[in-house]
Amino acid sequence: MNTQTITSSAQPRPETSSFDSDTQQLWLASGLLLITGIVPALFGNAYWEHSFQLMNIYIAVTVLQNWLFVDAGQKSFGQGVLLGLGAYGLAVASGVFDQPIAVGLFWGIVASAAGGLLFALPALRVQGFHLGFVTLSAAVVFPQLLLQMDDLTQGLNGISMPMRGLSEPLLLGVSTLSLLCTAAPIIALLFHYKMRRSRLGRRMRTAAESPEAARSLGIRPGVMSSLAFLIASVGTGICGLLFVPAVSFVTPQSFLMDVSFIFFFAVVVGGRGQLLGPVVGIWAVFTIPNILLVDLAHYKPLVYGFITLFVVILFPDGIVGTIEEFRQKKRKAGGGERAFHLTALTDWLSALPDHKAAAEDEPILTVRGATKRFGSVVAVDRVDFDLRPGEVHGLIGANGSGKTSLLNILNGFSRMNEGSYHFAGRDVSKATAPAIAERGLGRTFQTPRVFPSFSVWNNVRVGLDARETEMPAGLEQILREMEAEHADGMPTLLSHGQRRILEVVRVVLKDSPVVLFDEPAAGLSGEEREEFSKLVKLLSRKLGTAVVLVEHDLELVWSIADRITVLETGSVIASGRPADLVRDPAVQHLFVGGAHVDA
Ligand SMILES: Nc1ncnc2c1ncn2[C@@H]1O[C@H](COP(=O)(O)OP(=O)(O)OP(=O)(O)O)[C@@H](O)[C@H]1O
Repeated sequence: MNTQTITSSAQPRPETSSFDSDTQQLWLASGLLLITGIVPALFGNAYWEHSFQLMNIYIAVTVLQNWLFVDAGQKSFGQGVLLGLGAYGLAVASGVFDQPIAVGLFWGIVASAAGGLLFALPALRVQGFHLGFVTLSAAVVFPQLLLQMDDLTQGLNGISMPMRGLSEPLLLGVSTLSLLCTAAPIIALLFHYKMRRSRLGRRMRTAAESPEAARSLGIRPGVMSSLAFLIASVGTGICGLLFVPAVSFVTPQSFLMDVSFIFFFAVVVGGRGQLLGPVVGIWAVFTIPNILLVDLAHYKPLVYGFITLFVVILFPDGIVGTIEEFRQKKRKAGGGERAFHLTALTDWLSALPDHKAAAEDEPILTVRGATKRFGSVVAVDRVDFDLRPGEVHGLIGANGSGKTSLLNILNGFSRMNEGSYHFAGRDVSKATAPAIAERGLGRTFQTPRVFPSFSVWNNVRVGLDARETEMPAGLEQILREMEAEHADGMPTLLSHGQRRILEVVRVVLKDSPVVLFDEPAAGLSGEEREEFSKLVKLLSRKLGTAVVLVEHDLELVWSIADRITVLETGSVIASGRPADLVRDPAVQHLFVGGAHVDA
């Protein structure tokens, strides 16, 4: 693949790292957890054995909070509630109602899953810090609720559940409980690591970073956030099950609001998104007030707050995040970024046989009488629009003439007030954007949607994740080369034009029969513009892709479109072949003006 290095004097700082040191951090964190989980027991130090059991349970919860917070973008401040639900589920079932432990474990998981689903409900409607406030309220109310429901929870007296068998030495003085408490954070870390590299993990993150782009790729952000809450809640609930034998006794005091604070602060102090972060974060946030400054037990929330403030001022990316940032800068100093080129894709497409048009040239997409109003503004006014397989359809018009509004109707972002829309043989007038994307529609945006925390390669790979067709062998080789070249590239270092190309590559890899390009040529260099125009022609000729091209660059539209529709104040004023349109006085008057366009 053809590459060149681009340099930019004003390179923005990446918002977060691409986490390419995950593997090292996973090994280091697992090693530290093994040592701290086992060594105190080997030396018979019961105090530190117990302390690390608790810390390791907290680290496991923090790992899940870190994943939920950064990778799934769900700001929860109430993870202590889910820990408590797991613990109380077990303690109430087995400690109060004398059910077998297996039944208690079951109820612990059910309780935390139910709590997670309750958290997920507001996540469907509110995001960011609004969601944080809702979950924080749950953290405030939870201990009160435990006190109120004293028939079940035995109120302030708490429930005693020693489970001594688990604390008996099993191997070299190490108890089953210590082993379980050590395994929990390691398993949580492995989950985080694997999830980050999975299709589901990338789709969750895409939904978190750009819900709009996610929906255009067939991802349902609401489903993703609910699923993320459910997974994190069940995991946290399992930690709650371990919490019971670790403390032998559960009381509402164990789940006061500051427990939820610990997990959140530990994520921030350790470094958001860093795999090693929860280990370092819990050590800092938990050890200082609970072990080193034990006399200040009454001021715990204050101490947590001070530690967090102190660390955030000194290390804005958290302890591990700051070290990682420094390491990356050193490694990449002077490296620059590799530019994206479309030549590998166009070379591959050129070698393919021409697409055989279907016997009947039926439109794949038909819109009739589409009207979209925003208050008194009629953005799209009774528009009829057809698109046939393999057709490149230019959509032009002055600023504000309704082009993007029509595209938004086509991909399901926006619902028509009147009219009908059929796509691939179905009435999709009321379908959602993810449903339309799944039926085979891809789009790019006026402002390219690039996910800053993904590497350049993963930004492209999101398109592959949405692909529902088989991968041709020739393309696989190109992708391998692309991966090798862009695996650790930061998208924030790409120029505007390069971001556009990245988005174009992503939508091409999704392999949709219909692609909508919204002003794709804006900001492209002359060479990139040529590459893009070649790509569009090849997509239509070789793959039979139908393209809608919204573009102000009329020369480009005239050179590649098979048909052009002209919009003015939301209405179609002309539609036809470029050669015919160029002679239309209304069109000449409106757009050609001084610009030279050859039919
Ligand atoms: N969400 C919205 N709320 C209110 N008015 C809107 C909204 N979206 C678009 N409009 C209005 O609808 C009309 C059409 O806008 P639209 O963005 O579709 O035009 P456009 O042809 O894509 O313009 P441009 O070339 O500048 O992107 C404009 O008058 C615009 O102000």
